[in-house]
Amino acid sequence: MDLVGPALDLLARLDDTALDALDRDAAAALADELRPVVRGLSRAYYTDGESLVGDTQYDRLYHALRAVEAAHPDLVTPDSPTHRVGGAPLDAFRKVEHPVPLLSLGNAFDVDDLRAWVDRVLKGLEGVLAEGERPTFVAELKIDGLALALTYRDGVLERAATRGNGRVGEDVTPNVRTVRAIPLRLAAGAPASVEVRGEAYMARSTFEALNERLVVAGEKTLANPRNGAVGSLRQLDPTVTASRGLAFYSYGIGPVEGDGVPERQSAVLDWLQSLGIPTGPERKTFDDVNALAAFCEEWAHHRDTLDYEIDGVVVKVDRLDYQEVLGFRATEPRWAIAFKFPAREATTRLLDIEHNVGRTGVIKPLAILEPVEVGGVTVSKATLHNADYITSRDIRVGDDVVVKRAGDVIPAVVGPVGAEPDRDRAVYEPPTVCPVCGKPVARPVGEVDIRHTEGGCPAQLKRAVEHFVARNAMDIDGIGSKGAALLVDVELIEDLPDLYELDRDDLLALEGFKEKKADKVLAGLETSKSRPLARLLFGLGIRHVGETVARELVAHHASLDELAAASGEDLEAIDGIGPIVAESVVEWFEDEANQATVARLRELGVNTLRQPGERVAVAADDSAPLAGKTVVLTGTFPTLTRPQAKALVEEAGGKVTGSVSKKTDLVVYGESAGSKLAKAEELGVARVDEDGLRAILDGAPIPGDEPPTDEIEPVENPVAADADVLAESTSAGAVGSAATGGFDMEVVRRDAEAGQGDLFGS
Ligand SMILES: NC(=O)c1ccc[n+]([C@@H]2O[C@H](COP(=O)([O-])OP(=O)(O)OC[C@H]3O[C@@H](n4cnc5c(N)ncnc54)[C@H](O)[C@@H]3O)[C@@H](O)[C@H]2O)c1
Repeated sequence: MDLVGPALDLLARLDDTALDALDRDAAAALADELRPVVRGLSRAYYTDGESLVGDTQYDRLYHALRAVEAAHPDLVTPDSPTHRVGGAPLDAFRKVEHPVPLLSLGNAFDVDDLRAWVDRVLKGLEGVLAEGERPTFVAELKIDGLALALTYRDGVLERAATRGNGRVGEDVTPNVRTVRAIPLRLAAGAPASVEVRGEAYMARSTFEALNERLVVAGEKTLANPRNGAVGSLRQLDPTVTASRGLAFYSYGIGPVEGDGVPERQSAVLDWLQSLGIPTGPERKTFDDVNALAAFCEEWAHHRDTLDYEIDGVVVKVDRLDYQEVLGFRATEPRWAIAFKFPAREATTRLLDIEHNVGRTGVIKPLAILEPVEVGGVTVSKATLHNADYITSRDIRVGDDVVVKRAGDVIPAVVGPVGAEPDRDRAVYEPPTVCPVCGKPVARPVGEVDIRHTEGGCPAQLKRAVEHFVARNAMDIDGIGSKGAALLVDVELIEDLPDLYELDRDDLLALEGFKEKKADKVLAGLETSKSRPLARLLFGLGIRHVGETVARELVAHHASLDELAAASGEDLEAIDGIGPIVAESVVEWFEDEANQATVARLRELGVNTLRQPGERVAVAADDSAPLAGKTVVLTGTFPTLTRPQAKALVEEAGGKVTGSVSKKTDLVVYGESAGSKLAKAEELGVARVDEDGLRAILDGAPIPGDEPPTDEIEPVENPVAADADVLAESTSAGAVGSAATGGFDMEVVRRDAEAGQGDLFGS
């Protein structure tokens, strides 16, 4: 039965449905529609580890059913999925009855839900709490894997079972014995018998490596680490489980025989740890609700810093006797709640595959999607990476696909949802000509991308201009992607140096250009002529020459001419420059058209020399711009992804940490920067936005670190042009300007360049 179609259809309709206002007949009809869909999605999720829709999408359907049932209790059926936990155990495994059921958790989707839960806890403990007593809560990360119950008798692992439907699970002992993280024997001091509960999961790095192996072997890849964990544990052959490198962490205990069990959840975890069982490292106790809420929100933003997937924070009442007082409702304890993060995957329809031309002539496939909300952002376009990616996942136009948007990473299509091997939709055919200019394109041997075999594509030129004027390159204000496209379309620009021959009349003739803007562009062009050489080199858009490589090349070559004269061997002698980069640079300078470009730029007054004092130090030595500095990143940056920003800081000798304290030297903020920026202000820590960071990388001092003015020698200050950028960007309230509305296009565009610059990990 197709579940995804009806699920997406229901989701679209739920938008307009006020659930509590439905009359009984409408409610009954809706419940009849929702029930099989929720049941089917839940079966796929628990039994096969397969998410046919995103968690948020599932939660909306589930909660709609719950709301309908709450409004009309007579509609509740005994088999309603709202009254069940997990999925039925598979017949392939021996069934295990859990002596004490493994339950589900209630959800809090925001801080208000969390506070409401805390209020319910306080109410439930009325008469138990002493006068003025605040209960302590322990917050633990909610790792996304699958629940296991491990029974140790006399300290020896006797049995391992999955949660199953909560009451009956599957015996997976032979498989679990192969998981190194799970001890076969507990340390001294173990009680006569204890049931250890926890989550088996697959680390992100293990998952990525496994998928790479599966691609090489021509096998189906796994959708996500959770899918990897479920699939690996429920193998009939334990040697397969053994090869999968699963991990485990415990979050609690079931029945115990014997003494020594502590009286608090936090102490139970310490105790388990002392017995040799791994427990979650990031847990913390709180008696202040604001601090608890801040912890939950903090992790929602930091989940990408971990090597495992978390989908929330579980908050529990710390004292076990209080837990007992609070007890359970239906399928969940009253003493715990899961603060859920927005899901990062959603299912939607792939409407079309378009192709984007990048500045180096790469043609990237781009998914056009039925708009869908993923983690609070509407995504209508997503990257499909390259032809191999599409083919290996057999993604076809018309499929229902999973879209992933993780942290700062570009939205990507993960693959088609469900197994539909017989579908008759057309198989993807990579283009043989450029979709913009019609010139031939081909895939060079040994490369994954399709690219232009000859230059002269207007789309490529637009991207080249856009890249050249970008703030991390020549930083020419007022042009941007729209301006670049206009200038190419009206044929004012056929090559980069043409930019410097634009006059006021040319610009005024362009749509949207008034005098003020034209003058700004002309002033920006003039200023850009004296940019540091590394920026020009990066701006030229040579394949594989990202910002870092450009700085390294300039560190060893004092001018573009010197660089042009360098052989591949000379270049490879530079630390960090490999044969691919060296060959790309040599090839670029050998090309006559490029030589003409360089010559013209020089004639037009653009600096092609390394400037005295130009900050080119790449190795994180003491002279690196951020050597020894502790930097905190917060918010969304206009052009950099979080990993890119981190890489830049680290290359400049800085260390990136997660929270702001007096020891922090610099906070780099973007849009929607929250409490960290406020804290930095409070502590008087230096703050800059992305432009400010770039200025520092170019050699400007960290605000507050400036030497007294009389110590600055003009010659030693090569980035005078950036000083105003820095001043502007550090003024109060100047926050990055990337609008969320433009998000999907903007990030996709960045991806089109991915793999061509060092920052993107090529
Ligand atoms: N995408 C889909 O199609 C689909 C289908 C079904 C369920 N789901 C998702 O699953 C959720 C419900 O599933 P559930 O009942 O398995 O999980 P839950 O969200 O109710 O949480 C309970 C589980 O959390 C895990 N857990 C991780 N860390 C923990 C900790 N520190 N303390 C206690 N438990 C911890 C345990 O495995 C436990 O069994 C839904 O909210 C939904 O998002 C998705």
